[in-house]
Amino acid sequence: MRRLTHWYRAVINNNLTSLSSVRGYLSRSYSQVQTDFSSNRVRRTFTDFFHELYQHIIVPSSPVRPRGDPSLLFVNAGMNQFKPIFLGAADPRSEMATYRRVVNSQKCVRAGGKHNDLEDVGRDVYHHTFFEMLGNWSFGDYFKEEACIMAWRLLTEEYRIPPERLYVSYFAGDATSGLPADEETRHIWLSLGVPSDHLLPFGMKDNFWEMGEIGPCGPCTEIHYDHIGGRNAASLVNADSPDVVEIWNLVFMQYNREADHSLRSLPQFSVDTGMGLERLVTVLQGQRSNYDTDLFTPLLSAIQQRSNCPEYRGRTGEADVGKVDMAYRVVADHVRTLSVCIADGVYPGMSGAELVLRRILRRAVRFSTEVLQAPEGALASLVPTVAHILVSWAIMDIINENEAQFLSSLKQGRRVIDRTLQRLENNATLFPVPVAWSLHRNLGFPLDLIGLMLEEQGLSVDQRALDVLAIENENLRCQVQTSVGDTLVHLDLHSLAQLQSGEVPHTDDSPKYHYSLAQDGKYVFQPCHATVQALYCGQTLVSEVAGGQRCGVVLDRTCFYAEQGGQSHDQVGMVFVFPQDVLYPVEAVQLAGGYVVHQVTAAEVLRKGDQVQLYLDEGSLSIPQLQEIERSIHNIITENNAVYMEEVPLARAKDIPGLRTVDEVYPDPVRVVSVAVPVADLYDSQTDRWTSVELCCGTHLLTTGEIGDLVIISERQMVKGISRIVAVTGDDAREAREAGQVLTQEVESLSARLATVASPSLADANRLAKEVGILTDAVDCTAIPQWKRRELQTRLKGLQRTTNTSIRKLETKEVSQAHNPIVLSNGFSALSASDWALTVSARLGGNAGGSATVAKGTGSVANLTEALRCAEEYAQDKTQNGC
Ligand SMILES: Nc1ncnc2c1ncn2[C@@H]1O[C@H](COP(=O)(O)OP(=O)(O)OP(=O)(O)O)[C@@H](O)[C@H]1O
Repeated sequence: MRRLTHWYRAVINNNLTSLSSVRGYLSRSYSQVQTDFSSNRVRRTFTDFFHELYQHIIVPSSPVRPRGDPSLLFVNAGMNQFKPIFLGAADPRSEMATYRRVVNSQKCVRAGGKHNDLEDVGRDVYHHTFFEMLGNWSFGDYFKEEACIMAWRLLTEEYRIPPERLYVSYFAGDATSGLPADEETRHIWLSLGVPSDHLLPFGMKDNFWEMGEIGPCGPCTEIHYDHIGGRNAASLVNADSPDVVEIWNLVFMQYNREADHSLRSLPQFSVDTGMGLERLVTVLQGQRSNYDTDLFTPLLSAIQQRSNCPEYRGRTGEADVGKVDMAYRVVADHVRTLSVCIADGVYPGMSGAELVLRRILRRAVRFSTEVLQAPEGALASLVPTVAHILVSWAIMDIINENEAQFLSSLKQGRRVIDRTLQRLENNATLFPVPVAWSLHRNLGFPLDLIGLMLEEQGLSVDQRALDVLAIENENLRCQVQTSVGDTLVHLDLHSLAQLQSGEVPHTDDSPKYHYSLAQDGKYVFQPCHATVQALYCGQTLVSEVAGGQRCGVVLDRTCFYAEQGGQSHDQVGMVFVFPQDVLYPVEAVQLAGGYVVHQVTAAEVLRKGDQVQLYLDEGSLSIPQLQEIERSIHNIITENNAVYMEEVPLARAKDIPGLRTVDEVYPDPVRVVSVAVPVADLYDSQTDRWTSVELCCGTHLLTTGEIGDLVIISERQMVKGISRIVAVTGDDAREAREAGQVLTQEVESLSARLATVASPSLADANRLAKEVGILTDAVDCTAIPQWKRRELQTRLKGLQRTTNTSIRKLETKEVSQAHNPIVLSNGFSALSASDWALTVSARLGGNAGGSATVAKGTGSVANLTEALRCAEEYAQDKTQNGC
């Protein structure tokens, strides 16, 4: 992917050069920069520096959609993909487990969750929702001294940044946590020549990095750059000044934050650094704003050509009258984020990362059409400029479709705002909260966008009241969504080290492939016998767990598929059974450091050494049963029955036949709630009654018709024969139905595509498998009718198996071809694709890699004819002279 990124950036930059000459847009200093530090060269210099001088392995950027990390909406730092290493959870069979020194440029999105810079985007000139983070890592290899030396050498010698413009912060210590100041780092910087008045101590907030509530952490040291120079700017460090900006953060992981909040020394120390490419390019191209570098100027120019407003002038704050320049920045930033996210499989949608992307799209549409006066379609038309080689009509279609959907809401909302404004007093400064909330809730306006639109009119809205409404709304959502991710049992690195030192063998998960296709088209899975090797509560190894306790179970072998390789873990219906037939429904299956962890809530005491049998259970509610439940509830809604409520003496209430009670002390008199049948009629056991009657002091609807609609969105077997279902009603039910339809269409179009690719290449098969994985995630996580989810999951599982099988076959074929080179008709061996690509790319100043049969290369395509000629020459030479 990184190669692809280089390649498309190379193409973009070539286009820019021609654009600049035709339109005379770019200034002289830019062409000067092209020969000095183009963004491409800056990125390349970084990776080459660590790779060539310090033997770091170059690792490609991971996609912005995090896999297997429910704590993240988007990848927001270079370290995300290496988290398993920091947690000691890397699969020992994986390449990752061998990493000691690594360098990369990671695509990051900070627009939601813990890291959210959305508010700053457009207002300032150095925060983006999407940016690239350059980073180098040491996993138990070098530490503070080497990391500082490398960073200083790169900045001052390779990039030739004047040292006097740099300021360095270090950890000042924290008495409450019992942490001393990081004097070691201070001395290292002094020895490198950083003057003491450029070395600044800061506390926990700025200079102590933590992965989360628990996990690896440690002091950090940050490098800041003064854009002005010729002064001492120490007081502006960490002061939100656009003139003195943090460029690089070096984190030294030496502690682990334990569950009791104490700090424990890590078994091995690591280094994790991150430097924003956009900010570095700004420094190196002698600019003050990221938007004035070659990463943005062509995009701003493209925006101007499509809009009806003066060119971008880089103004901020009060000087930016009409917020035109801010709109330019927002649109440029957001279209980059949209393009990258969509290319990585995050589409605008209704929850989680998808919802964030939808919000970003809507902000961009609003600024593009209302402030920049650009026509409909302008936004998507910028995509080719963002990433020429990734031009995808699919991306443009999605943006266009979302834009069309939102434009009518935008117009409607604009009318609502205008009408409300007319009704407000002349000197009013507050916009009514209910109207703002209805814009958000009913027309899909992001709350921050409403704030911005009102700000332009000199008004504001009670943000706290809106936040309260949003939280209430979110809580409601959460209640109906079973969030497995929040409750997972994670193996931390201490637990893993403990397992390894206790010589518990890694889980044999080969039985996961023991399945066959029966004649009725259903998959048949073989049951698997296993022994409990280890048990976890939270992160603590225990020898037994009591009934009702949630725990992690490590077995010697398993037939359950753990989340990996683009496929999510097997879903509900996986069950452990004791010989005594006690069921342990498995809620999630995860892979950590070669161990498969089954998350279960123990039905009875479970002990290390217990024998269990595992099988994929088909015993939950069937799809027709789920549909039947929904149908009978719809009938009740349609009948619009009255709901009767009456207080009656407790003893009398107990005479009601079929009354539902729970194990609770009820007051006397007690409140009886009955649907459709008046309370007085309930005592008659002859009444043919089938509706609900219960003791309840809660508030209720007065008629069943007010429910409007109902969709069951999840269902879980609690014990054999009893399932718990969760449903949504009203508008949420309608949305769930719509989301179900959209996902069905996507699954259908994907299976149609799979069916049409007769003999896919390995790359095709991998891509399709990835798409199946992404779609599976969406089907698992989106609120849709549960029966539909089950249908789609079954179809996707079939698709996943098809793609996995073809990948396995193609890989085997590739390996055998690599060992038995094809013999050409002239008697010579076939060319190695990777050698061929390397030769051509080297001539074009790029790099290449791949296998004997498939390879990809990068390079500057200044002269495509020359590139083709070089490729042909090589081939001719090889076939004429033999390989
Ligand atoms: N939103 C962003 N846009 C562009 N670059 C960023 C952004 N956030 C961080 N960076 C870059 O990534 C580097 C490492 O990230 P880190 O999390 O340490 O930044 P940060 O402390 O959040 O930065 P800031 O305080 O300036 O927002 C920063 O030094 C900066 O160069």
